[in-house]
Amino acid sequence: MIQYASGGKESFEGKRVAISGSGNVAQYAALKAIELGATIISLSDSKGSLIATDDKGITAELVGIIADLKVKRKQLTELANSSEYKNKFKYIEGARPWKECGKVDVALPSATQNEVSGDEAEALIDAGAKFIAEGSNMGCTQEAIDIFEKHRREKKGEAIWYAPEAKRTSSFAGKAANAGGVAVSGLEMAQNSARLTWTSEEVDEKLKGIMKACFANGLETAKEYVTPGEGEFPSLVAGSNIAGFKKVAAAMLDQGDWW
Ligand SMILES: NC(=O)C1=CN([C@@H]2O[C@H](COP(=O)(O)OP(=O)(O)OC[C@H]3O[C@@H](n4cnc5c(N)ncnc54)[C@H](OP(=O)(O)O)[C@@H]3O)[C@@H](O)[C@H]2O)C=CC1
Ligand SMILES: O=C(O)CCC(=O)C(=O)O
Repeated sequence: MIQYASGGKESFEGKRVAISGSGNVAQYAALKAIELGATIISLSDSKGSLIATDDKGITAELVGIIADLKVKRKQLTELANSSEYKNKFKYIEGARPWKECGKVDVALPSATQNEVSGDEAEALIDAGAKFIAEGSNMGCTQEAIDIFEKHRREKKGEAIWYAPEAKRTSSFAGKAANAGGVAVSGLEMAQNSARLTWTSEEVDEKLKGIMKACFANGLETAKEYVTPGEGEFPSLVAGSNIAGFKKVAAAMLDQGDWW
């Protein structure tokens, strides 16, 4: 998505990435973004948000410490109150990160449903966010989606890119963001059925292929069905929904489940 929107000039390298949540999805989103060269500027939980105050951001080591906390069902407040960490981050009780994280390039809602409101969508745009990709299921409210889509139509090549999560139409691997988890479940099922064992590197490589195909499918379907205005990015919301619908309809037809 970043490469396509920037004509191949940009990647995650050097991007400031705001993430909500600190569970499974948020932790692995953070580790992957760090691996790709990004700086993580926030994580959160149901009690509040941890905001990085230096250029290093939330490191892989800290994500590991948070993972240990979460296994013990502890809150980020433990970290925020510890003598070792309390001066390294800003902890904001009861807040989600979107209005608190300062300049941001990429936002990855990864906690729970309806976790980006219309106001927060505006705040993300004002803070410079160009890419929003949902890890959580139905992370953005309809008001937020409408704001991102309006921005896409009005700002054309300068617009924000919003990639919806995968299951808004219960599709498998047909949509632009979030499909990674269910795709890896598919890879696990394939290994089990064929009595195969792939290394994590092999799984990651296969996953990359699936995610690229998934993005290309949403993008090409958007171009095919919804003619964008002059200079406008195609709508990944429309493309992904239509591609998802087509995939499910084709599977039903193949199974004779059609009336
Ligand atoms: N993309 C994918 O492949 C997958 C997506 N998902 C979806 O992603 C989301 C997160 O899943 P996962 O990481 O597995 O879940 P976890 O339970 O591991 O983590 C959820 C995180 O979100 C926080 N949270 C939960 N409810 C709220 C709330 N109301 N307000 C603020 N923070 C909240 C939790 O805080 P606390 O620690 O305080 O409880 C926790 O940090 C869900 O929507 C899930 O359905 C899940 C699996 C795969
Ligand atoms: O584990 C999976 O198959 C995907 C899970 C998922 O995306 C979810 O629980 O929302």
